[in-house]
Amino acid sequence: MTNTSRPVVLIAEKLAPSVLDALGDGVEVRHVDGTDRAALLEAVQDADALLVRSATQVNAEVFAATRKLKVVARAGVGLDNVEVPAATQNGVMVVNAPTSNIVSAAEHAVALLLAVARQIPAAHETLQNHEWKRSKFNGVELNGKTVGVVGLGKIGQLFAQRIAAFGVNLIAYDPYVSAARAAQLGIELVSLEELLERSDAISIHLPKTPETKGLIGAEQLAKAKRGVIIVNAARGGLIDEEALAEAVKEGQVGGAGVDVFSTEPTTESPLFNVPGIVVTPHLGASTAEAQDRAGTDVAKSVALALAGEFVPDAVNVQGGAVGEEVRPYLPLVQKLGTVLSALSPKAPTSVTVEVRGELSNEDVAVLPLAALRGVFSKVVESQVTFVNAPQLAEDLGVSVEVVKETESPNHRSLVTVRAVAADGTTNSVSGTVSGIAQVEKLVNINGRNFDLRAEGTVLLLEYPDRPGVMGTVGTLLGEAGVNIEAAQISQTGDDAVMVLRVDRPVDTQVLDPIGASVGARTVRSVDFG
Ligand SMILES: NC(=O)C1=CN([C@@H]2O[C@H](COP(=O)(O)OP(=O)(O)OC[C@H]3O[C@@H](n4cnc5c(N)ncnc54)[C@H](O)[C@@H]3O)[C@@H](O)[C@H]2O)C=CC1
Ligand SMILES: O=C(O)C(=O)COP(=O)(O)O
Repeated sequence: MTNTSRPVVLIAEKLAPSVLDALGDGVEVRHVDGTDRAALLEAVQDADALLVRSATQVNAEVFAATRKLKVVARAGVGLDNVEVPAATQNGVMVVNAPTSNIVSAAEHAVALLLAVARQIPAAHETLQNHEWKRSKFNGVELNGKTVGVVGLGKIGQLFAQRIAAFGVNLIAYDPYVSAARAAQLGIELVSLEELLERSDAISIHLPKTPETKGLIGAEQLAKAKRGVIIVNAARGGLIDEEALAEAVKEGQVGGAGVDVFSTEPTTESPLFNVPGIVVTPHLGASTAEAQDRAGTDVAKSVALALAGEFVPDAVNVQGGAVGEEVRPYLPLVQKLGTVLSALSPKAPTSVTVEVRGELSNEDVAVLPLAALRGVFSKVVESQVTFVNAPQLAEDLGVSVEVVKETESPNHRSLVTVRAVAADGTTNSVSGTVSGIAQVEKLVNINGRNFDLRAEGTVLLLEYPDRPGVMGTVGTLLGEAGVNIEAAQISQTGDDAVMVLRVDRPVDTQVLDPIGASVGARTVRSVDFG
């Protein structure tokens, strides 16, 4: 029997079996062929999470078809098949598995380079055809040669470390890497032009971006050292395929190893059937180890994302890494924001998150996102997530700031969220996370002290103080079948605020008459869920 209340995880490409174990029974797993557009658009409607590799194009059309999608997880590195801005606009988190397959990809680049240098596939083929043609295959040695790495990121560095064992000189082109870092790795940083002129072999390890697409075309190949070997195990389209095929045919390029193509999947390419070019069908990440890691890494991220928690591998969430000390405050601060949205349901003009005490020593850049999720909970119809909260704030003209104070007289750490409305009205709510059990507590609302667990449903009544109000409210709630779990009153002069934690949500048809019967100025209900 299908349990429809479990989140639906839609797997759109072949992933390692480990992904299912890592996802566990808490989710319903469905499968679709991500390259079958119609099937994908249909299946994604009910998905809470979508898992892909490189073959599924996740663009605005896909996001438009979703109803409750929270996360797109790319079980691998490159995100050129996922339209991240469209995901952000829809409040959908995008995660990848940035280190899962980097060793496999680097090893594949080494394998391609050696296969080209020693013409292994072509020689293999002759023997398959029962021909012994030793004299046809004369390779080149790597020892003493100059190898150029284009893109000295994670995979580029792993490739460089491995190929260094062959006794080569290493140079690299990467305008975003410091010369000091390169020197640490024993690599000389040079311009692309110089790399082309000096390299006997070049391996490309760039992401595909508007800047890198077509980086190497006919002009660049013409500038390269005659007989250079070129390897591309990064992305199709970084090198012009026609130009590369021509350059190999003419002998300007000595050979090429290519794992990735501008259109995939493909069975046609100018790079096929050219002597000297070795091709593989995007196999860089296709090892047992890389696939296991990619599967388990994204499964962990999906579980966190579905639980509404912060995900370290998310690529479209501001705020950076979240420390152990900060993590328990994320749900609390969202709740403080939810109280503010109950006190003043319209979007404020500014939100300030004030962090006091021990927590102020931590990186708390993520806390405003949590606050905004709560503050906007009644303002916008669409889901408010860590992903789209900053964009919503910008769209609604809400300024956001964080203030830190080391002093906190009454609590180890205290967070206050303050919202100023367009008419200048200010509301503030403070909370803390208390004890080893990490109990989330509301400790101050608009300057009045309380001490109440921030959970379930909380009712707030502001009324002229007089005897018997508590009794009346309790009786009327009781008649409506609502049980009071905790109650506190704060009095100042003739004024009082009553805060009640009750055992179920209370709708306005019940609440408004209760407020009227005690002459309450305001009656609010906050559901923490
Ligand atoms: N064949 C396969 O199966 C696999 C392919 N890949 C591809 O490899 C790419 C690189 O992966 P990582 O090394 O993990 O990424 P990374 O982000 O660690 O490194 C990319 C490097 O490229 C550099 N870069 C960016 N724009 C540049 C430009 N215009 N000119 C020169 N350098 C530039 C960056 O500064 C960075 O150092 C991925 O984006 C993916 O497309 C990744 C895994 C497997
Ligand atoms: O991780 C990457 O960027 C890759 O290119 C691997 O792609 P794949 O997951 O094998 O479709």
